[in-house]
Amino acid sequence: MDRFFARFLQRLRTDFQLSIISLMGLFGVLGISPYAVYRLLEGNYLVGISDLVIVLSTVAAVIFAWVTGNTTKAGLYVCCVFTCLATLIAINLGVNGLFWIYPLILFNFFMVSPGKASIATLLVLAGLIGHSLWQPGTVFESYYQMGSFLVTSLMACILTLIFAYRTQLQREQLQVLAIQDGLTGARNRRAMDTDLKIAASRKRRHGKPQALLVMDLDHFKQINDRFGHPAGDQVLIDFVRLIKRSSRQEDLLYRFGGEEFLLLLQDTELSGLQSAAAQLHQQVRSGLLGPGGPVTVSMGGAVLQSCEPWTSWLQRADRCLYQAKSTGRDRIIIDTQESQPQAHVDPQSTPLVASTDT
Ligand SMILES: Nc1nc2c(ncn2[C@@H]2O[C@H](COP(=O)(O)OP(=O)(O)OP(=O)(O)O)[C@@H](O)[C@H]2O)c(=O)[nH]1
Repeated sequence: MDRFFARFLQRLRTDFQLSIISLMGLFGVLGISPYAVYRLLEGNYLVGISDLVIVLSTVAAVIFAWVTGNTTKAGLYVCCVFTCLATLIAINLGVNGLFWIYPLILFNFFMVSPGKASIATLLVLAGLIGHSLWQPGTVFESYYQMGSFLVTSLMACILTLIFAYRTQLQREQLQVLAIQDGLTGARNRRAMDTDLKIAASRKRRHGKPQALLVMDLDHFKQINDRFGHPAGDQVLIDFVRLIKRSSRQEDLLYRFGGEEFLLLLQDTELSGLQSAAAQLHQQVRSGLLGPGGPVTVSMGGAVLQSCEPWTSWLQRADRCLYQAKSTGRDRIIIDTQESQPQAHVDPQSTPLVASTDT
């Protein structure tokens, strides 16, 4: 029970959209249910049933979001239902129903993207104004009241739109910062762990070959010691730029230590890894120039075995890198064990090493 509750809280904490939908669901049920009952008792069945549909739709959307994790669809659904029914209620109730349009405007900006929420608001306003022009006196008591409502609701919409755009932009920036290395722009250690786990699961589920290359700049400390930290930083930046330029667009580059990098090559077999490594190694040799001359790199690579945990895959590549370093640097060593379906992999086994002295 405790674990269930802890997971429940964890999901609420980490999934912003889910927590908003749940909160709105709670407000919807507590805030609108009494009105549904009141309207039904009063005999206003159109409004009563509309309120009831709103409450039931909210509950359904919250359950859908929790079960499937698809908060986008759930949000879009409640946005459509609320927008249509709130307009219908406002047309039926007149001024008393208009009060609900303001929270609806805010609500939609929480549920869907700022663009969609603006469209929903404009549709509500068009519906209400159109209806009151068609049948004067039904929604608004006077043109003055209609004008005031139009201006204030548009102001609420524009201000919320600005706020929503700012928040969305900041959230996107934070998401990038959370997975990016500040100096080089490569992905960071946290992203690497997540992506390697996903790569291992892609291999297990779909049999897609996965390869990785661990790279470590040679004698990097000397650059720092002789030319200073900023010069070392520049070499790291240049290295990342060069690797990104020379690898495929779908390959993902991570910085996971001071001068240690990892390239994840998805859908890549051993032969692909070998040729990519040889090409990148050559590019670094000819294209990476530090303040004291050319900078070289040592590389270790491995292809993911069937059913192998990602940690052991990384360890095998790391062992190859260690061998490349200890046998003289500026070289590539790739574990040539081919992936064998259902083969049991002993993480302690010594890799079959193919040294590609370039
Ligand atoms: N400029 C700079 N240096 C860094 C950064 N992070 C780590 N370092 C330095 O990287 C150096 C790594 O040194 P070592 O681990 O001895 O590696 P190395 O000198 O390249 O030697 P080998 O790897 O054995 O060839 C250390 O001097 C760290 O201070 C960074 O962000 N910027």
